[in-house]
Amino acid sequence: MSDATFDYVVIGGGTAGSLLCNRLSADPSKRVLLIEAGQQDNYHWVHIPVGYLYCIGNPRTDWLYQTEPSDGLNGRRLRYPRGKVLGGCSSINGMIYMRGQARDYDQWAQLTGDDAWRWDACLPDFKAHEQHYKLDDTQDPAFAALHGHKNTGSSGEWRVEKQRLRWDVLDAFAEAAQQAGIPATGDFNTGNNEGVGYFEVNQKAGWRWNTAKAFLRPTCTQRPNVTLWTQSQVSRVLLEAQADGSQRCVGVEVWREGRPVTVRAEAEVVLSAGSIGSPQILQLSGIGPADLLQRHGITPLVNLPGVGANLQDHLQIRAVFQVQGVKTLNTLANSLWGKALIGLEYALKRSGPMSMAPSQLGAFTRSDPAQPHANLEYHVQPLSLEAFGEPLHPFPAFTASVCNLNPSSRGTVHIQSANFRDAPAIAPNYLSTADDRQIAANSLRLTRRIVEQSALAKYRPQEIKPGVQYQSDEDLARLAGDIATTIFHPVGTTAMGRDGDPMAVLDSHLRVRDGQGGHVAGLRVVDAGAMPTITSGNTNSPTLMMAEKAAAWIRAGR
Ligand SMILES: Cc1cc2nc3c(=O)[nH]c(=O)nc-3n(C[C@H](O)[C@H](O)[C@H](O)COP(=O)(O)OP(=O)(O)OC[C@H]3O[C@@H](n4cnc5c(N)ncnc54)[C@H](O)[C@@H]3O)c2cc1C
Repeated sequence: MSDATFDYVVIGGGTAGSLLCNRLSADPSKRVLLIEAGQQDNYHWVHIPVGYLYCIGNPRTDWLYQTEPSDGLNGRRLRYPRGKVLGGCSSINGMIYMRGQARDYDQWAQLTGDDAWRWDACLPDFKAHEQHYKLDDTQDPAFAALHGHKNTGSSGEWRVEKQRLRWDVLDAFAEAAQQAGIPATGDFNTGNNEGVGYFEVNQKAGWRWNTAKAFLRPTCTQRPNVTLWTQSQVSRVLLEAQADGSQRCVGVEVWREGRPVTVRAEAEVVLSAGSIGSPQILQLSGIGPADLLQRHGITPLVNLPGVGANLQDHLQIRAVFQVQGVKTLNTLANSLWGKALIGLEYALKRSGPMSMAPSQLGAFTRSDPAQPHANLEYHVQPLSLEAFGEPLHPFPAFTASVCNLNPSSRGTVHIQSANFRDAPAIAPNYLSTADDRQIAANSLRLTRRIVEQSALAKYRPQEIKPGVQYQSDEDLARLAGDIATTIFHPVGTTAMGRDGDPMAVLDSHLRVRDGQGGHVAGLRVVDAGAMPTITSGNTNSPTLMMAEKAAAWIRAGR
């Protein structure tokens, strides 16, 4: 017996789930239920940009996961934040707007055998919801063609703005990067993001712009056909064997106010619980690697070895440089006077460090000239600390964090018990390939080369981490393991792929495969986990693009 019936049930009110709820409920004849485990996003630190510092590691907004110890990180575990709040990770993330590189999507088309994933076919889905500040007053036809909403301006829901502050030390880094051969760029979102410049951000007038504001309020909340359940955790999806032996997903079991409730979905269940939550729910439901499920006493209904495999993430290697004669956040935020000024600037102008995305300056470049594409991303910050959650250093410094955009290391997300309340084991296996270790060493060398340029000389940068005494490839790769951490981009754990690929969890329309050449009717996964390979950049807006595409397929029943 079910407690309620809907047409669509969307699990997870995060990045993908918020957009899907909006698009699926645009048809007033369809009843849509959106289920979110976290609370509403009515928490001040979600909205003040610098609040990510207080949302990460906070049970109000974070699932508080940790990774398994990683050999590549010299045995360290990492905190692994995931948004547990309406808006999901878009409520706690770094707000950087980044599409990635055209070749990422062309590769997806190749891996899935479906041209719908080519860059030129994805561009309309990026544009469908983008609202770019550069198109507010002017109509630059070339820019509008790349960024405009259906080429008639920029009227989507996903606001993209210029940052509201700059720093001398970051301007000097940008100039040094150019002296080291990285060209300046004013737009990272053309399909080729090689270059250095300030990132654009998902903010509106100095406030964070998360997907709950963009896609749920006010549109969805005013639609009578939308039901939103927060603080409700899905424990499993429900499968029913059909007369022909195939499986159909007919609903979900969800825990509300301490008791299980069964909900029926007449059309589809869409899993958008993210790259950790979605494989966990599939495994708990009997969909995943048969041996893993059996180990935890779960009857395998669909043997899909790829569920929870193929975990990819960007590992940021955080080199720190002490500087002299220039302002950084360390010195400002470490004095009472400085803190007061910061507060005042935000209160009066919605600018200054409280409006700050964690990383302001970005660069995309190659770890060595033989690389065919930009394979590194820099996030440069006018601050430094020992680790996230710890205080800023007491001396002026900047951090030049660099990550390998296309790592070959692969990890896993596996349940540790049949209890849905137990966190899964997250093992990213960072730096587990020779290639990734070599790129780590080369990227630290490149960081040094940029910092040695004359544009930064006036601030006398001095390498604090990893330390100039380390020079060999082996030392640098090992030290990278000491100073690196996640940049929060797990993807790939429910990857789409071609027919016949035994590790493909989804077909190219994101329908869950049945392990026998068909698919489980009524069940898709639409979130960052569906990416077969990680994009060459930050992963939030690519996830929205995927959700935009999937919504059209779901509505068309394709
Ligand atoms: C700290 C941080 C910084 C980042 N910075 C950036 C950045 O600057 N730019 C960028 O592009 N990307 C960034 N990212 C990555 C980006 O935000 C994510 O890739 C993207 O939000 C993933 O979207 P999603 O829909 O897959 O998952 P999520 O947004 O994580 O949504 C999943 C939702 O499902 C809910 N859920 C999970 N399990 C259940 C369950 N069992 N029942 C009910 N609900 C459930 C979760 O609570 C969550 O709300 C960052 C991420 C983090 C964490």
